Amino acid sequence: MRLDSISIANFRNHTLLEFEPGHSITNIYGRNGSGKTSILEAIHYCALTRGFSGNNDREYLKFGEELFTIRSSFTSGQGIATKVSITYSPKREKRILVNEQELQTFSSHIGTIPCVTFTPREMVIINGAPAERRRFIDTAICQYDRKYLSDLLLYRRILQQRNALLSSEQDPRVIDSALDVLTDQLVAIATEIVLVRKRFIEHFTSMLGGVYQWIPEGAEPSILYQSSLGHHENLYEKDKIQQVFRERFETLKQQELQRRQTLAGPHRDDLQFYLNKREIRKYASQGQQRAFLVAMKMTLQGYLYEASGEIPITLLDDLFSELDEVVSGTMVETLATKGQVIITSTEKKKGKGISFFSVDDYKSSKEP
Ligand SMILES: Nc1ncnc2c1ncn2[C@@H]1O[C@H](COP(=O)(O)OP(=O)(O)OP(=O)(O)O)[C@@H](O)[C@H]1O
Repeated sequence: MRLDSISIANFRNHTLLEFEPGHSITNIYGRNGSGKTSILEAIHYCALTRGFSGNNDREYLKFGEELFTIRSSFTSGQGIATKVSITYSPKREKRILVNEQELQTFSSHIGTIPCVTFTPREMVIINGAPAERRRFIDTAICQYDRKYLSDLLLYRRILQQRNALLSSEQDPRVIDSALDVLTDQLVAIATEIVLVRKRFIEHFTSMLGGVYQWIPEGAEPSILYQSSLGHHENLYEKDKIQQVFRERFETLKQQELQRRQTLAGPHRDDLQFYLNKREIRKYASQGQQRAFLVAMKMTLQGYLYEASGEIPITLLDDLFSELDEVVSGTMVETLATKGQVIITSTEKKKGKGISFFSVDDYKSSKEP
């Protein structure tokens, strides 16, 4: 997939900006706060219907303005053009048009434009809360598996209903029978989600081992899917997973009624990352943790290509200031042989075949 052009208006600090990246590496450079990350955020919006920092739409609207717009065109590996147009105003909320057709559900667009980001703030995937790792795995799978995305949405709905029931003040007998029904529904969908995640991690980890070889360490990476089912890592049969889930909910029933929330399921699962069988969060250096994240993202690029047949667009936000030259140099070379890479930095990057875009020059050329 390739971004041909993007035009953004009233988006973060940009009043109006037009950007046409090259086909391989493009370096967006400019001073701190000039709006480099904002351009990547806008591209991410077009691919995944939201920015990558997890902010609300409203926070992307330029201060004092009423509406932001993003218009972009992409070309797939097979030459098919996709135009994405997004508008947001607090009054009318967000609207997304793909090839002039308004999307009824934003989720239907996920996967059309595969995209992988590398940003320093994503270190939280390694050392932050479990929700960050769940977000990583879910965003990855949703980009090539539509059923998984709809299962996730359905799971969230059932979970909300189940939590509402657990907190309700109804007659305990009414709660009890309704709980059985919701638990059955939850178990069925939770099993699907856990299975897809486990299969993803299994294949992803084997690919990660290959990618990891260029990191000058010779270390062996591994990832463990830590399920709230307990020690059943090697369980892959649907019936057995369902059975373990049911038993778990049976055991947890009194606790769930007391705490008024669902205490098992994929919404509580986590990933553990290891280097040479030692948990990264506890034992690896900052540099090793960063290199691990980079290797994971590079693996994801290859994984999404394999799964979707489309090379993802890669967005690198100022990562190099924090990586040593061997890792960052190899990474850009490797990624650029595979597709379009857009990198931000404060200094103009050195290297062959790079296209450049200076945010500062662009802005001063547009000022009256
Ligand atoms: N809603 C908004 N309206 C106007 N300006 C905003 C809004 N949100 C953020 N900004 C400002 O936009 C500017 C650009 O931010 P951005 O993160 O894109 O810069 P950057 O060039 O990537 O900076 P750095 O090199 O420091 O990472 C910042 O000064 C930020 O404070």
